[in-house]
Amino acid sequence: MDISLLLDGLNEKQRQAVAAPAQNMLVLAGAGSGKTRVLVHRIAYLLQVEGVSPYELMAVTFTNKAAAEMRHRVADLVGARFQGIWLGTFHGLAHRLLRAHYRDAKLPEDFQILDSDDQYRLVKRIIRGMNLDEKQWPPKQAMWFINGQKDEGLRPEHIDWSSNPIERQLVEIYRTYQDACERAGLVDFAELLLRALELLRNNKAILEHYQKRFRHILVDEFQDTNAIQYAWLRLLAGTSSKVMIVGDDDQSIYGWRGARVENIQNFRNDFADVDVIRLEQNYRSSATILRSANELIAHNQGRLGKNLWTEGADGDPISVYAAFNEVDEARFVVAKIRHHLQNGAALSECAILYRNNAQSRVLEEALMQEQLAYRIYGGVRFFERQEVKDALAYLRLMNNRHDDASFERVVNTPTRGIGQRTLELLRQVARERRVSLWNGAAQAVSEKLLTSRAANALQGFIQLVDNLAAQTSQMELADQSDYVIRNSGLLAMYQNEKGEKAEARVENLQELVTATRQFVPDANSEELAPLVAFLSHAALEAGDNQAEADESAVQLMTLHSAKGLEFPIVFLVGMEEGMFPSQQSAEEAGRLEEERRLAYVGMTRAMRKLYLCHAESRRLYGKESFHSRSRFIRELPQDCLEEIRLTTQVSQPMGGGRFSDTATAASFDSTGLSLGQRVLHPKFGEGVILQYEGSGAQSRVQVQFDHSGSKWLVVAFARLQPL
Ligand SMILES: Nc1ncnc2c1ncn2[C@@H]1O[C@H](COP(=O)(O)OP(=O)(O)OP(=O)(O)O)[C@@H](O)[C@H]1O
Ligand SMILES: [Mg+2]
Repeated sequence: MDISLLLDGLNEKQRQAVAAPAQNMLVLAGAGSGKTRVLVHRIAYLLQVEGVSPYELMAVTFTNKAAAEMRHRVADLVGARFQGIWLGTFHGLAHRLLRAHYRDAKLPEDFQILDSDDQYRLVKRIIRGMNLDEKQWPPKQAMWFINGQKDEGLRPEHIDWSSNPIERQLVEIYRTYQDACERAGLVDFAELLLRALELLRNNKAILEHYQKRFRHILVDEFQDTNAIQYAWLRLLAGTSSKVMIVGDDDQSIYGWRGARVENIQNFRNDFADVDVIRLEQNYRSSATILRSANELIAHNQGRLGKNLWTEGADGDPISVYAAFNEVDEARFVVAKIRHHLQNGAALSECAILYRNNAQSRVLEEALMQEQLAYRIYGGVRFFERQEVKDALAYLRLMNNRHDDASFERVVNTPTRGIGQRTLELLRQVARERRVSLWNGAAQAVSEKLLTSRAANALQGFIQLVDNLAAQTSQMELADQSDYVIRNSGLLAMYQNEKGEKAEARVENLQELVTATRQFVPDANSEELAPLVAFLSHAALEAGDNQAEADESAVQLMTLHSAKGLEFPIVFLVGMEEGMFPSQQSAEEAGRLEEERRLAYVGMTRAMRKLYLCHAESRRLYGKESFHSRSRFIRELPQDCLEEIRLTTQVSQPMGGGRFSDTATAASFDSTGLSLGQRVLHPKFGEGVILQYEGSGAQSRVQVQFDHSGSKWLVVAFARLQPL
């Protein structure tokens, strides 16, 4: 094949990296400068030009999605010739090694992978089995301890606990857990990496085989590797493999999970004769977007430093929209997507990025209402999330005791001592008598078909559901769901868990209450009881509307999962102090810088058009809060930004058409105020009116104050003086 095809679409620096002789290389470059492209072309070059066999190549990326994408791109360049390459995530490749050498890794042939939910349950059982108090030794913490040790490459016998009795106990839990995994042939995620490392360390023959085999190892997104992944790489590379790593210290966003950006520096010291290549031309974003992102990240200290430029045109300014609240924000996003569709954009060219998974719900609903297909990456749709389904199951059961699926889902959630055997018996009773599980349970209890322990537990459950139904029958839907989440034990159960995932679950439960509060039945379900209407709404949403794999759809994802991707049109939502940067990170310099890198990652996903949205009030996790606009917006060059304001007066809050791109001076009847007018407020000083909504005593205005930010004020109370 023609080499020029491999090198044509590359600049001088990129070509140098792609066509370099066999050597260790570090490609250190900012977002959108073609790092991944270089990596892909390098693979193709090695295969096509250097005659390296696919069998001699290993390529590592960060997510399964990125791996699939890379495989696709290599295939585009070299066709079927790439088959046989070891290409995947660190976890995926470690798994492959362990499967190939299960005996030497001392694993049974059919070893199973324990996902983090399974791992949690096992750790919990271990703690109970050791007769420890779960309150004192929360399983989630023990699990984090175990995984943290494994990530550092440590087994129980390596840990020095002599000065710390708490650690001593945790090490004991780790040891017991490890024994249980060994006996059952189970491997958790952290174990995959550690086990594979030990396999190579302890088996000289295997190690030498792979060291010889992999003449080239290539790693994308290197800034997010952790200690054990780095150790793995060093071992596997040995002294003869050539390693190419590509990365960007400004995009290191997994420090909270043990990633070590210092690995970039370590690489230069630990590997021989590393050639450092810097790419500085950005091909992804408009000059405006790029300049803004550069200026944002310049606020961080201690960067390796780089200078990104583009030949591209300035393009559109970055639009900043100050939403009234999160619903308004979602409506704005959807309206803008519609606008871009009308101008010829495809749905899949639009991406909405947010800080936390729980933020997706309002966006999902707005998209759904407008019947725009969407897809969520790296997360489960709101109404399909485990904890949300748990809560819905209680509500369903209260509404209909004979809903067997819901019964099964929560009869032992939270755990109340109803085991598989009891459940099996109930199923049998229900089957034979052709009754629901609920009735079967009641009958089994009254006919004493169960052990007294199981009967008591079941009786307790039946009473719980009856009580929840009775106690909430007069309540409004939102209070009802709030009551159920609290009193079913679900909230407490998730609160007692530790870790990111558990926190997210608690947040999602609270978010469910918000969803019920905002719920307005559509015309088809107006007649129904609110609970029933809501439950069907949730069921429909869960089942439908997620775009088919090949259907064009708006892309929704967290900023973390957007790493490495690019989209023509990007919306960053929730750009508020306290949301992004999050409250905790704003107080700690190190974490704040990681948040800023995350914002940098988000902005640099955009090719043509970037929107930054923030809401002045936001109802999230069940409570309403007021936030000022994120410092990350304030840190951008103001001449690259354009504020979006409304023109029209509407009487319905949140009605369509509230916004448009320019402010005009339409006057509001009776208030004497008009859009664009300058006003004086006794406390906030001078400002200009941006938006107006409502009427009469309800009317409110949004004022951008010169020195106090923008605020929504009720006209009747605000004592605004026209200037
Ligand atoms: N020399 C080039 N000519 C034209 N387009 C290019 C060139 N190099 C890269 N691109 C394009 O620029 C975009 C960004 O490239 P790529 O995704 O490889 O960047 P990256 O450095 O990996 O970004 P990130 O840091 O976000 O992972 C892609 O659309 C890519 O095809
Ligand atoms: Mg990349």
